[in-house]
Amino acid sequence: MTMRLDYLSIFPGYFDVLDISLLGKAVDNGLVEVHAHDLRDWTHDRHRTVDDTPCGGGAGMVMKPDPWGEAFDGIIGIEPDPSVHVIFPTPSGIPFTQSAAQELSTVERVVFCCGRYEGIDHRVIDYARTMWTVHELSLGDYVLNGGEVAALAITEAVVRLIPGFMGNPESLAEESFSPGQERLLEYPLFTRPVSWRGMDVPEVLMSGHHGRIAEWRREESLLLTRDRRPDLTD
Ligand SMILES: O=C(OCc1ccccc1)c1cn[nH]c1
Repeated sequence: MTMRLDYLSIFPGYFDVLDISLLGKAVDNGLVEVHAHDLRDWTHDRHRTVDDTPCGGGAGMVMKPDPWGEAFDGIIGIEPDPSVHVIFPTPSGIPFTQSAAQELSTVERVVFCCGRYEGIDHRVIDYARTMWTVHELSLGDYVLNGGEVAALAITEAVVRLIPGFMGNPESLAEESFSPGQERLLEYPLFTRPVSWRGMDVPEVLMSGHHGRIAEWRREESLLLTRDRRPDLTD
């Protein structure tokens, strides 16, 4: 199946990058189809206005609902379709996780709505929820200037999981946060040269003793996880 990805943004140029590297390959071999749209194409005034002051006062600007509604009509359609997944990256979203990426990798159509300014008029999200399957997703507890970078991160996490995308799918199975893996952080990795700037690869990894290697790796993962992410060890 081919996944169709649409991006709605006042900076559609952010998504030119999707034509290169791994994602570019996925586009070339027809696994994904990417369409970036300029929200301003659905404005009608001379200044192509997409924002206005917040009702109730407060600092900053809010994205007007009208351009979003017309863009939705043009890009997605006016009939409800729960098979379309609409993503709003936002600091107030639910945390985006590998399992969410896993689920989204089986979806045929995803539309990213990239907010700017202080955010999008809430009625846009409410309307979208009456029409499609909506996800308000957060990448973490920090604020970006807009949803574009978050949309790229979510895209990469999702597209790499599409069956047939990655050369060696077994490398996916072993990753942290992969299904079946306990939620442990990745152990330290090494490759040649065995000695580099006075630092040697841990001997156990050169022993060829797979039992001991597995044991060392598990121990390293446990230590690292306990130290950096005690929340994962619950
Ligand atoms: O900044 C983010 O999204 C862009 C955004 C959207 C709406 C209003 C302000 C900023 C973000 C941070 N973590 N996850 C997402």
